[in-house]
Amino acid sequence: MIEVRYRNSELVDRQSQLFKKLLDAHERLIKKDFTIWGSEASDEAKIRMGWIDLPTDSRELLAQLDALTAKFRHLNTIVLCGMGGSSLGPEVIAHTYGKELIVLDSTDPHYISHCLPENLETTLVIVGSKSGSTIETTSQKALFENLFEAAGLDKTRHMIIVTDPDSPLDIASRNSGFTVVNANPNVGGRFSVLGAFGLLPSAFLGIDVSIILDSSADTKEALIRDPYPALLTAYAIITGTVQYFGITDENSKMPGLSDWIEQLVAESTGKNGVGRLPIVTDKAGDFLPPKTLRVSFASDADLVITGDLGSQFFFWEWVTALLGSGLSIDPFNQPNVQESKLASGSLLATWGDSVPALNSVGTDKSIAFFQQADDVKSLLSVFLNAIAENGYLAIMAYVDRREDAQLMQLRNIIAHKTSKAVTFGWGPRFLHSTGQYHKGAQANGSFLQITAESDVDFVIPGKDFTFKTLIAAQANGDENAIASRGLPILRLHLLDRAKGISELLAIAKSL
Ligand SMILES: O=P(O)(O)OC[C@H]1O[C@H](O)[C@H](O)[C@@H](O)[C@@H]1O
Repeated sequence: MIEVRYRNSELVDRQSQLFKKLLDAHERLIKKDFTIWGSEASDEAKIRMGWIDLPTDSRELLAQLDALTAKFRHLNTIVLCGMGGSSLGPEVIAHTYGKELIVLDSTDPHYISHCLPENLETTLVIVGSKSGSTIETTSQKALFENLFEAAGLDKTRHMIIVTDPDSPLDIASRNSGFTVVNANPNVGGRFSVLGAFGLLPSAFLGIDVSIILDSSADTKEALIRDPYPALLTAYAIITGTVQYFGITDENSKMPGLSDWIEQLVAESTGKNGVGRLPIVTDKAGDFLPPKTLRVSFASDADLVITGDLGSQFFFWEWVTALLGSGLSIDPFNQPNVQESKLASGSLLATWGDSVPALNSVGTDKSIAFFQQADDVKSLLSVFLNAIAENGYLAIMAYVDRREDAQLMQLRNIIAHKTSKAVTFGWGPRFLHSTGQYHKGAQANGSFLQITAESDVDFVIPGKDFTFKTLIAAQANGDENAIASRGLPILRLHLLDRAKGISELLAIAKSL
């Protein structure tokens, strides 16, 4: 069950147009009225309302999950390949229940190398992709198919596919003899955690997913009886900030929930020049610009939302649908995610099988840069000083979120130095989360892109490029998409990852 405490609840005007609009959206949401978000949005909304019934509809999956986990019970190392909604949900479930799930949601060869279990004989790989055409996921699937074959193992006995019926992945996988579980096609990717995408990997970790479904169903019933907690949350996020809100997992015992919410809210609302950008911080007290609305699940904050994981999932999906109405945007599309995909696709077509020369303008110890400057410090200083008055900085790090994790310190350091909102994302993971927001919402972002050399690489079977080339094209493609909007972007390239990261942190501290 969910409880909401809002520090400024006395400011909530129940007679306001906004409050009435949210209440109206809530009542229509109960009836699955797909016209809530206007006529332009209704075609897509019509086929995206299935999430509302997942708390009960997904019970139908339970027998199938029992049968599958029994069939594959000899496999105890679980790898999940998937991006955005297809992996952020299962990842927070695994962390919350203290289970080990290897989440491959990157194309960085260093990160990939950590996701390849030593003992393939006892490994099960779950491939989750709603569309069945996401390049990261299809490439990861091809990599594992090849690895199982090379190890003399039957890949169809070590891999399970979750996808929409009739997606390219569904058709190809069934033709090759894989076990395929179809998801509900009337549920969008970021609203899918209570369906097969979230529940199947969790069931393989030995988690009793019926508990998650029960609490989400209870929360749905409670919201229907009393909409106030959801209305209050949506109202606070719309009126308590014009753009950013801080969010932290601290003390929640649900590590990764903020990342899941970041994707849900940023990708759903960040379009048409409006939106709300969740700034995920480690700790409730981490630096955010003064007066930023702070949200938490347990720590002291302006808006505290308590409740177990299943309740949080359903609650935030409901709130996001209300935010769409309150902000007058379509919460179910992601028009600008496609843009970066197309840009990287066309680079891959021209590059062939190798990354083009760096063409850097200069090098400062282990960091190469691409604009005229004496060194990285002066370049960074000028760049950060030029962040728009109420603007933000997005750090986009195309490196290894495990081995290079200390790079995340850059968020706090730069936030302190600049007093601006600073968000951190791992590439290409963030392209399926805040990536939509950066290109579609308020155009006041500045972008620090960090790429790196890689001394390992993996072939992508069936493609004429490798993962090293793919991640370079993704970074470059997104850089082009951002630059084409006239938004400031600074790229730094680490020639040596470990050294480059400590040099960069030291430079940021010295500013
Ligand atoms: O599950 P897939 O089709 O591979 O998509 C993965 C992700 O891609 C995009 O970013 C969508 O906007 C997300 O909602 C989705 O979760």
